[in-house]
Amino acid sequence: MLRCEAVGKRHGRGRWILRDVDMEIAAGDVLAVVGGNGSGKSTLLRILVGLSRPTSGSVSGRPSHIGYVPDRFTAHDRISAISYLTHMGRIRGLSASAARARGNHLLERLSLVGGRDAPLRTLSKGNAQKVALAQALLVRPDLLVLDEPWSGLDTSAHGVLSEFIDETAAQGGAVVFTDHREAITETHAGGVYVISGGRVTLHHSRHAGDRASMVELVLTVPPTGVVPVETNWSALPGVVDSALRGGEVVLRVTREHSDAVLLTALRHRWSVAGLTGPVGGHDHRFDARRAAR
Ligand SMILES: Nc1ncnc2c1ncn2[C@@H]1O[C@H](COP(=O)(O)OP(=O)(O)OP(=O)(O)O)[C@@H](O)[C@H]1O
Repeated sequence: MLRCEAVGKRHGRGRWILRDVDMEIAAGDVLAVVGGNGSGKSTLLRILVGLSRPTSGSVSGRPSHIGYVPDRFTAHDRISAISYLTHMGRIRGLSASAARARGNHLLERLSLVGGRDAPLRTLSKGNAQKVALAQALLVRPDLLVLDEPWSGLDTSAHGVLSEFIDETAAQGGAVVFTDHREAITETHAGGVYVISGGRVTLHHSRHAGDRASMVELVLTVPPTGVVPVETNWSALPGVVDSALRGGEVVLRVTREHSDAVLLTALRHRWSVAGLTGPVGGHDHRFDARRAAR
């Protein structure tokens, strides 16, 4: 278990960005860190992964395989995405062929557009973000730390990112991410830490079964061949993820809004290929004792 005890951080003689932070992150946890701009979210994540040393307090139990996606992935390199991932995979102990295969697999799942063989510096922000995500997942992480991972990603990649988070947690890895959107944090995280005035407090914990109140809706072009109306799924209330999979649109929707979303889909001439619920899989464990501290 990764444990922060009374962690504080300041740069030089500047203000304290973090003070007295106590946090525990166990295998399988999915935790969100929220707070305003400049509140210290990235600072906290950098301390968790070991890139930044706390000024006071201690961090213990950091696992050996950490996947980290920084808030800014600066890709000035001439190296191609796939060569970069191959190098990174080799640094993490994979053979060149295994690293290349894993890199290709991850980029395929993320639908990297713009070419895996194009120089990194020519990639758009969103595509560079996909490469950043792929490098964090080359070797299954025990701890996956994601700094605003949804920013810049297109809708189809949103669903894949959610799958990565679920898969990592289901395989016993812990996930910590930041985001500004409440809906995303509430849906994905088993616990939400809020940073304000340098203090970090556990604000929200999932009640068992919350996640089970999601339904998955699979939409397709009707057998009649009528072309459906293009729909901005993420803009509809209750739609937490939308992804394109083999010509089908897969939506994850809160149970509360699923009827309305289904109605919109039918009105827009989409055909329902599948409807499952509840979805979510693993149970995000939450230790009430921690909330009480
Ligand atoms: N190397 C540094 N030297 C001095 N101050 C720094 C340094 N790095 C970060 N800060 C300051 O620490 C504070 C917290 O920054 P941080 O990037 O952690 O915030 P954040 O919550 O991630 O913000 P955002 O939502 O805008 O990404 C900011 O006021 C920032 O200016």
